[in-house]
Amino acid sequence: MAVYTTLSDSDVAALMAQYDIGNAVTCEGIAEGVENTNYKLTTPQGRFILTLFEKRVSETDLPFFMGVMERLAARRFPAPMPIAARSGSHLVRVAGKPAAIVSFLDGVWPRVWNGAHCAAIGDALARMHVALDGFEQTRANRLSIDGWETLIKPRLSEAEALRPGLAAEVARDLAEVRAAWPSQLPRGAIHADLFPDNAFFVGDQLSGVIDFYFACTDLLAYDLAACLNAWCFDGVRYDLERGRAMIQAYANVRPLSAGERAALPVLARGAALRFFATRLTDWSTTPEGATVTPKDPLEYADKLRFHRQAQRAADYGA
Ligand SMILES: Nc1ncnc2c1ncn2[C@@H]1O[C@H](COP(=O)(O)OP(=O)(O)O)[C@@H](O)[C@H]1O
Ligand SMILES: N[C@@H](CCOP(=O)(O)O)C(=O)O
Repeated sequence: MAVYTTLSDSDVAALMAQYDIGNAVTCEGIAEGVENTNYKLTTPQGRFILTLFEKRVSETDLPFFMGVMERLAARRFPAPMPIAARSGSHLVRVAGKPAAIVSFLDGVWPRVWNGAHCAAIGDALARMHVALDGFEQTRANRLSIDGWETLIKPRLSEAEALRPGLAAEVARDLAEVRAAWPSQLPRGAIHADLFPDNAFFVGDQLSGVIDFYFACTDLLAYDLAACLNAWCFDGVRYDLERGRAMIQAYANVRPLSAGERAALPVLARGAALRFFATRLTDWSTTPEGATVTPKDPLEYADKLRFHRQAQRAADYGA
């Protein structure tokens, strides 16, 4: 459960007084999610999501996240629309935390998924990149190579305790990925965390993409590589059909250059390191009995095993 901050009735009343969307009829904590506190808010004007920013989110980055969502919603991409407070700002404070209210998106995230979902994600990711083309704000990706190293290196002994031999394998991954990391590929604003629990579907149609709180400026093909990791494995096995469906749907909207295709193996290995890094950190720092369940770092250790032996873009379905 991810409700790190409990709001009193007076907190909610003080919050709503800053907006023009009516009083709160209900304000219920949402169990899902791991990073921030989320409440489902109902007012006479409809349903909204109230997010209180916790943990890894830096307050100075919030205008970038709001700008990305605003731009996408304005371009009819199904992202949450930030709601402006009476002050004109999309950001307020509640219970001492920075907070925002965004529009509520219909749909549910798929608990099981297939090639059709992967194609829908490839298509949506490319449309998102196109809609964000020329977006003027930037935010460096703090969870790129230097960030993974900072998180993983002090925790190699914990990795070794999880699986003997893992410390040496991951140290080699870090070195090899750094040496081969491409720098000349197309860049722009990316989502950087488009996992199944951040994609809503109604039936087999994608109805919404949420959780832009890792969004940053980085290689567009890296965003695709993160999605290949998140959506295209069936357990420890990479599912070539799903990979092919996702990459083809992406390229139908935004064609991939030869350089982007060739870089997919190292980008996918790097993306796996990125999620291994935060999971390993959360695994060792989440207190026993906490209300949030940390995600398993070994799932990403298994994915790294695939990436180590993959040689070519064709191994990913490109
Ligand atoms: N705009 C939205 N519309 C509908 N539900 C949302 C929206 N944003 C978040 N949620 C709900 O809150 C949950 C957690 O959101 P998420 O952004 O993934 O949290 P966290 O950043 O803490 O991981 C989602 O699984 C979903 O149920
Ligand atoms: N997608 C990440 C964890 C981030 O959680 P989210 O709830 O903010 O999507 C992972 O799976 O490690």
